[in-house]
Amino acid sequence: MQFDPVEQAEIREARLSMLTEEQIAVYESVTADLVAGSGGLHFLDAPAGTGKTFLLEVLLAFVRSRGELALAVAASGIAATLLPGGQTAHSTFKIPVRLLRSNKDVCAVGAQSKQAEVFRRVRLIVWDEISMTNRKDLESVDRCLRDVRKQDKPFGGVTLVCSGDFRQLLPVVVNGTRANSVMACVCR
Ligand SMILES: Nc1ncnc2c1ncn2[C@@H]1O[C@H](COP(=O)(O)OP(=O)(O)OP(=O)(O)O)[C@@H](O)[C@H]1O
Repeated sequence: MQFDPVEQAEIREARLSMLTEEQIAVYESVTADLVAGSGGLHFLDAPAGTGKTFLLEVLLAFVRSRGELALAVAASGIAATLLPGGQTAHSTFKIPVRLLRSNKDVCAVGAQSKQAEVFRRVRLIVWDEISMTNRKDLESVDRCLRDVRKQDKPFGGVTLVCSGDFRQLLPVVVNGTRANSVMACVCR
């Protein structure tokens, strides 16, 4: 999906003036990594309605206003629709759909594919509903990005912002107990 940098700059400026102090602190930390090109992992854990999605939208607009590529993903289709250009993580990263995940699962992205080219260009990934994401899926994406981008750094050196609320839903584990869901979480 193409975004008009001028329009994105307008969105960024309009929203920037509305950010709370806490949102500004996160915005500054993430954009510092983006400007430095240093990668970086950021984790946003806050209760429902505190403005996580609002902040993700500003971060996406920041990158897109620079004419650069930012991907927005979420664990569910519904949450993905709330992010501009959002898609499910499974669709974007071609994460294998399995009932039993393994440490060796790989994303179905060929080195010469269009998606691999997107992964080589991407500067920012925002991943919403991270509390519902199975950690093995996140690990598959980490392996895929390191491989495609030929950089042995977390997520191949892409700046990643995970956002979620562990007071809400945890990953679904088929026939699993609550303990299994907790074990499947990105954060235990
Ligand atoms: N700084 C802000 N200025 C104005 N409105 C804001 C700001 N931050 C958030 N909002 C508004 O507050 C409401 C809730 O914000 P948002 O949906 O981003 O929360 P959330 O933390 O993502 O919630 P959930 O965890 O349920 O997805 C939205 O209507 C959003 O537009």
